Amino acid sequence: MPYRLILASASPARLSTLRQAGLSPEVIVSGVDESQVVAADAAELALQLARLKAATVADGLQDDPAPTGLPSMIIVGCDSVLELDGEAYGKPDSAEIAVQRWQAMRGRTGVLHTGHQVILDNGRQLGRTASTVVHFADLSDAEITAYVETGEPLVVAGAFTLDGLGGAFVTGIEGDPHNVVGISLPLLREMLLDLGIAWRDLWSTTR
Ligand SMILES: Nc1nc2c(ncn2[C@@H]2O[C@H](COP(=O)(O)OP(=O)(O)OP(=O)(O)O)[C@@H](O)[C@H]2O)c(=O)[nH]1
Repeated sequence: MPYRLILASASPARLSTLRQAGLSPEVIVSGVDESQVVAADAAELALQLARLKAATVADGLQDDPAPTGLPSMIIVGCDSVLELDGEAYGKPDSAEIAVQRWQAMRGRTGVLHTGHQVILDNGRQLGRTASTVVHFADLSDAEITAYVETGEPLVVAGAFTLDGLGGAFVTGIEGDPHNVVGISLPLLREMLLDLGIAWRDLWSTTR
């Protein structure tokens, strides 16, 4: 059953993660103002933002519901935040803030939460958050300065990457690694299964 899979995200890491897993998503960026959303905790914030992104893209498509009730289109929205000391952190707003974040993170442990919202064109939808514990190396001030100067911390949630320059600064994780990069493949598989869609049916036939 060929599905139209839409990734409601500008994240290059989410797109490459899905492609490496054999999927061929279209990208439609939601462009939502993330500052408008507040939530009780970091995990809920990530989920609410994922929901807003997926719903915004779904509204823009406004396709008629699948007449047979069987879905033909799958929209996936995600949002990632780092929880540290009970606070939720997205992308740092400046290099100075990125330095402050790392001075607080180094040698400590945070939780990277990624909210996932899946909306089908037959009206069904599911939202869940995956959380991965992340242990950070005890960076020196010079390392923090050098890392922030690369610019990488400024464009990623939590001011770090697992699969980029930041990889040297993550000493370990507990949970799904892809969730840290921005989209949890095992969680997405489970959500689609619960929505009646088999993961293998999303593998691109043009592999
Ligand atoms: N490559 C990589 N990217 C990461 C990592 N951690 C977080 N990110 C990225 O940081 C960004 C988090 O910001 P979000 O607001 O969730 O997503 P975005 O990139 O702004 O894109 P939208 O979904 O359109 O809002 C995403 O692009 C994540 O893929 C990581 O370990 N590796």
